[in-house]
Amino acid sequence: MKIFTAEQISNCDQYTIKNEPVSSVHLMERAAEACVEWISENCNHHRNFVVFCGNGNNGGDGFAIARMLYQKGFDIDVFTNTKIKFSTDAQENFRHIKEISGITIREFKEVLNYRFDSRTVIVDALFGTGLSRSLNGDVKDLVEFLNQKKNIKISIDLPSGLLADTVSDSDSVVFMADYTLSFQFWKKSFLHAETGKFAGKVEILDINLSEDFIEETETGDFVIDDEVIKSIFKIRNEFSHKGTYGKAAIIGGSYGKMGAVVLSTRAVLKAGAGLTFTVAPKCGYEILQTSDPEAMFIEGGKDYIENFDVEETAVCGIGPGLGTHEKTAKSLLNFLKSCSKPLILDADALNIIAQDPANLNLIPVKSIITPHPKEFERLFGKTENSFERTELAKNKSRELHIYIVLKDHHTQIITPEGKVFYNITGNSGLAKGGSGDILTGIITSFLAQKYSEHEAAILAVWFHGKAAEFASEKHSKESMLPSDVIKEFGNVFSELNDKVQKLL
Ligand SMILES: NC(=O)C1=CN([C@@H]2O[C@H](COP(=O)(O)OP(=O)(O)OC[C@H]3O[C@@H](n4cnc5c(N)ncnc54)[C@H](O)[C@@H]3O)[C@@H](O)[C@H]2O)[C@@H](O)CC1
Ligand SMILES: [K+]
Repeated sequence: MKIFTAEQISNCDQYTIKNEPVSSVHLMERAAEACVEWISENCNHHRNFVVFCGNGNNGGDGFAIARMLYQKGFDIDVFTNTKIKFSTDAQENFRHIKEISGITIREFKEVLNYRFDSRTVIVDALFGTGLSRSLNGDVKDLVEFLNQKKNIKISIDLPSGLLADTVSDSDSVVFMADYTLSFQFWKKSFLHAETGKFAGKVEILDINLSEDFIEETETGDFVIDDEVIKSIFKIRNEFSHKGTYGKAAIIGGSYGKMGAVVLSTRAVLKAGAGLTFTVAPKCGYEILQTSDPEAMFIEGGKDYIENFDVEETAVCGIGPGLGTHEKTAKSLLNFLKSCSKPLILDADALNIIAQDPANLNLIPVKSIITPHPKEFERLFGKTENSFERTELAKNKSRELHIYIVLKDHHTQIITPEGKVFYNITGNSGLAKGGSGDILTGIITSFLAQKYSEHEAAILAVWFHGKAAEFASEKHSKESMLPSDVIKEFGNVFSELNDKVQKLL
């Protein structure tokens, strides 16, 4: 799914209005209907809603939602500011709601005397994509006041105070939503840590904006949705042999960090590679042969790796548990100098490279590197916030012609063309040592199976998150282990096969 800026979204609204054609107030009706349908389906314990409406079209949505919820039998109160001029469509919906005697309309300042029942849901329709600056004055006080309430909070389109495309000043006040019902598109600010925390759980509601506009309008930012995944995943060919699915090698491990290669190798195996090797120090021989008997062991040193050479045709994932021993570092850098095929570089491989900025140029083009924010910082330097980090990653991907998998809650895959793909699978159960080793294994496995670098990185990140979702259902986010995530790979493949299977 394409991610558009607030300006592009507004253009998309206007294009839809002109070309569908549909009146703008009717489009607002459609948006409100989508919200009301979601609320009716999902809200089983609450009958009272208090809706806060601004003066623009987001407020117009709020008035329409209030009216429709009332017609469905919910108890509704509305707060607004009648002293400021409404937009045309908000005015029209304000007029409708005034005619309903069962809905009381109050001024914002009356909120201080309002009795919030614990079962009342607060709906925020103050500002949406039209917000151009931080909240101030009365509306800022109102949002601060509402944020202190323990009630469930739903934002319409965007939490008020949040900008769609960028980070606000750190002292800005933003409505703290439990749920955000957003129209048609993911907004970039939902996907970054500093801003996404205000949106709670995001639901994207289809309001049938123009497909032609969406198709024709260029963007560099995407969300990895089902369509992206379906276009990448290939069903396993029945007329195949182990050679069809490639050779993969995990290179890593050192004394005390052998678990990382065990997990990484197991992930390669369970993600479907044809032949799997592990290059690890001798001290890991028994551990690896016992834990992952399907993989072949290649001795790369005694207590740490000194030799990175594996079969020419194997796809190499380097770094899990590798350590940064001086001799390991030296031989990794020598290996990089002589290597021209794309590699997957993670963890200590990145820490070794980060020791000297000149090493960055040794990374073979089209390689996939998988830094977490700290590793990214060591490699490329500090940034003010995660939006700037993504921009820096775009520059570096272009400059070095590599793929950067920037690991985060919404991991981003940044391509050498400067495109950014945001992942929306996964959960905080992955915030544990070992999760990254698994991801390296999956990417290595998919690349060995002849997915392109672009495809392997996107599919693997999505796949890893999906497996984590299955694992957390069984074990909880707290208790699930990276090895539980690997055990769910089979379920993820079943889901993938179901998605692309031609049904009779
Ligand atoms: N026809 C359309 O264009 C549709 C728009 N929709 C809704 O319309 C919203 C966008 O509406 P608008 O463009 O009217 O904008 P908003 O309703 O987000 O409000 C912006 C209004 O507030 C003012 N403003 C901006 N920042 C402010 C601040 N910090 N303090 C005080 N006032 C401020 C602006 O001058 C403008 O009048 C979307 O988020 C969505 O909810 C939906 O109804 C779908 C269809
Ligand atoms: K809002």
